[in-house]
Amino acid sequence: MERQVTYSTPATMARLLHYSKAYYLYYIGLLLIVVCASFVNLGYLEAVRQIVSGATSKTLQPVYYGAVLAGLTTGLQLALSLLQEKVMVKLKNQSITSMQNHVLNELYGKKQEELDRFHSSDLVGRLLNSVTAAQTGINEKALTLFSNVMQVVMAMAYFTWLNLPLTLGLIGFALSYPLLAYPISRYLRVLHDRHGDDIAHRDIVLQEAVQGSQDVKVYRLQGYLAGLLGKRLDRAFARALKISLFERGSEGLNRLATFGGMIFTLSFGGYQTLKGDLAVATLATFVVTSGQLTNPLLSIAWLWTEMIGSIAQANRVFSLFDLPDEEVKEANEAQEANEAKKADKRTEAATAAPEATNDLIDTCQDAITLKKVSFQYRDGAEALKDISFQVKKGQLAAIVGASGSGKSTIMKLLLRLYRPDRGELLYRNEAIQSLELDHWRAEIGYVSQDTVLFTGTVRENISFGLTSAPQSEVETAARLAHLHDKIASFPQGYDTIVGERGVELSGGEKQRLALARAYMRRPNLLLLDEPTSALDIENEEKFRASLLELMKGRTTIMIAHQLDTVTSADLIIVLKDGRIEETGRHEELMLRRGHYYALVQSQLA
Ligand SMILES: Nc1ncnc2c1ncn2[C@@H]1O[C@H](COP(=O)(O)OP(=O)(O)OP(=O)(O)O)[C@@H](O)[C@H]1O
Repeated sequence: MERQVTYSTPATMARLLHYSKAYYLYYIGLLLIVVCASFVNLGYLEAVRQIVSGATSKTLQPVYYGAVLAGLTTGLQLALSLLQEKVMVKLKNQSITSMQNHVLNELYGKKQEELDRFHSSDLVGRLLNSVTAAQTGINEKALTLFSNVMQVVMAMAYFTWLNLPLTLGLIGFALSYPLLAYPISRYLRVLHDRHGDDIAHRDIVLQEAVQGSQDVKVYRLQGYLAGLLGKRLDRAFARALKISLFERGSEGLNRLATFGGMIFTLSFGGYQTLKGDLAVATLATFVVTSGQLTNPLLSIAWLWTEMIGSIAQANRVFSLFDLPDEEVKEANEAQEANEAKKADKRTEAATAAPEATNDLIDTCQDAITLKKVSFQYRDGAEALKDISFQVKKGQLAAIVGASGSGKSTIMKLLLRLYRPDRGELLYRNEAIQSLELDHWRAEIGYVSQDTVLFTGTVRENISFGLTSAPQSEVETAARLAHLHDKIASFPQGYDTIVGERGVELSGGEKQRLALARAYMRRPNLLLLDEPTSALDIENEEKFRASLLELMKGRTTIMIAHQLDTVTSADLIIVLKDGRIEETGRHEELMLRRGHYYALVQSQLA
């Protein structure tokens, strides 16, 4: 699993702030509320002073005045805190949802080979937990931090007005805490980063345990999984314990500073009172309310250690943003390659007779052409070597070969999930890398081995993003896929909810639904990945009938394991160990008695 890049704390903070600038009106509102609340808070301090001074001078008026002031302060504080909560909840909801959408869109734009390095549960964890923690950090914790700073400023001004030496002493004690806690907070940042990885490792086991629950039952893997989970939990627990101990240690230092400040106020203040330099009421105000200065000062340091946790989570999100993008650079490079190729062609045509090329390849305008394509997965062996073939408009090409021979890899290159290391993939004589990615994918109808049903209605699953498609079109697509009667038999018809939380469709029905989806988009190209491998005879017949309908006038490239499905193909490409072993039609290949013949024989046996 991927270990993330660690950015410095200020750099991550700056990015979080930059990202959050869209919510500046909320922040301004919250800051105003916090400033008002800090000012209003002074009411308590003054109320205490008035009451004690009334008590010591035996006059009632300051006592009444103090009581009214305390009541008013409480009312105003409550109103301000309700307002703050309301704005904060709105901010939290909007910022978390928007950041999650942003992360998802970022992920869709990243190179597939980069995404392959993450476990899906790690990505989901970053999307759900890390985004929430990062946003909570920047919204709630940063605001509380600011609120504390404001309280410190206000209380400092008030206490300085009452007595400067006592105030300075109090501040000195309070500041000793952040100074002592600083090295702890640096170490905590490292621990939080590692704990994030621990949690991701734990979630991977949990996700696989849930996803593979049937296999777990059948193979009685409960004990094995419990052991594995236990190990991951132990590691996460050990680190969490370390974090807690350091945080509690940090709290201990906090208490030491608070207690020291209290002793100082009593002893130095008492001494000044004895000397007659300090009124009893002022000393009492200091003793009772010094927390209004020291507590926020101490929580600033404490909150900072908490913010470190959020920053570590933000780091996990930003390291996804910084993965290489798939489109822009590739498009530019390929564009240049195309231009260069066109220029070369013009020169060739003007000067010399064309060189002999692979006899499969011509310059047919509507063809898909692969020219000497090679590809190697990161950390893997070369999966494709010098692959060349051409599929003309309207033709059906079938890719066959043993498991691991490279069939799916060709599909992935055609879908532009990966780019070839060498060679070219051309569509209408243009490198597909040079085409706008969205336009290229809009040309394609893709049916994969596993059709995913998204939780939603059947209609939504067929129209699949084409939200304005009329019902008649959805129905036509469903009829083509031989699904209409089945859907009509559901009490809710096309409004039936399917997917994990609704009606389950059989494997064959899902495959046909994928054909209906492809039909809705009227693609020029069909890419099919082993669509009939999991179907029973009835479903396979329906699937083939639907497919024949869908293929009319379209260029189709299909991966096939069952060789009886490819007998009518215009071109069969036989792969072996990443190379093309043979190409031709079924009859030719059978006569040649080569690798294809051997594959057919092995299936008949
Ligand atoms: N993401 C990946 N990372 C590294 N190697 C990979 C990856 N995907 C596939 N391979 C390797 O590339 C080679 C070709 O795999 P590919 O999936 O294209 O074969 P295939 O013919 O489609 O196999 P199957 O019929 O079993 O699906 C195999 O050796 C495989 O192990």
